[in-house]
Amino acid sequence: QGQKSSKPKDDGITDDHVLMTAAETFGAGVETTSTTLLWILAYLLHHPEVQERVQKELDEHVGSERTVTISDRGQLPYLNSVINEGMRIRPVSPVLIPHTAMTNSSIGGHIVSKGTRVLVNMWSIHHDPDHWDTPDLFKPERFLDQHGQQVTPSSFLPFGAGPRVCVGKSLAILEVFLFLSSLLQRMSFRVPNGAPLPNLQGRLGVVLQPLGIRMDTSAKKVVHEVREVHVVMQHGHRI
Ligand code: HEM
Repeated sequence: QGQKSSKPKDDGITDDHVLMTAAETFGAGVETTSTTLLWILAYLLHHPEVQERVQKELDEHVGSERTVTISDRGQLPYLNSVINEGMRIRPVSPVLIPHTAMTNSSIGGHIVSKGTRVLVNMWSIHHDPDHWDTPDLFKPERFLDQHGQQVTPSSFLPFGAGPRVCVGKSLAILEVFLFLSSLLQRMSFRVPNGAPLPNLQGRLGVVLQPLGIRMDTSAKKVVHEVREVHVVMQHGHRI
């Protein structure tokens, strides 16, 4: 901080660089990952049959005696497809970080001169009917081939692409996988009696967030007692 921080050390890196890099990592890494999870849970409340199929896959390949690990990912194609479909249908960054053309270039026949500010519309890429069948429907199986193996269409770009692709991509994929699989291994989620299904329209702030989710969770494997947890999520705040 202060005067000392702006003085470069031998390698040219100042304390400000270190501070801002740490702050950016948290800023870009926390809200994105947690909101992605919220969207997936919102869609699972709308599609209990999808939740059951994920739990069946987890039961078959992991069971309930041990925790899910990263090495289980390859055995859980349907779960991975649910994550992908959640990120496709509700990308937390529907418009990517602004970029600037470094050279004179063109996109789809349109001239883009050096210095032009370019905004990539990820929402439209993820909802383009030329690339996605019924793009407004939540269909995890679109990420599976006829043998149940995972496929990744080229127009699926939740982390952007190219030199400025999300630097946290690999970490984020593992985080969402571990959180979602661990939750669904132990718990089921449903809308509380009489409560409405979550609104799927969302609100665009720093990221695209669900408007509010009311859900009940219950232990999936009931051994001695049913422990119910009532969770209300409003505008990203968990109560
Ligand atoms: C599901 C979670 C996440 C999603 C959907 C996501 C998505 C994105 C997107 C779309 C971009 C912009 C790419 C572009 O403009 O071309 C981006 C950039 C970035 N992300 Fe993520 N991100 C996630 C998690 C994370 C995590 C966990 C971290 C760090 C630990 C992180 C750090 C960053 C940084 C630093 C940038 C700027 C990269 C640059 O401009 O070179 N993100 N992310």
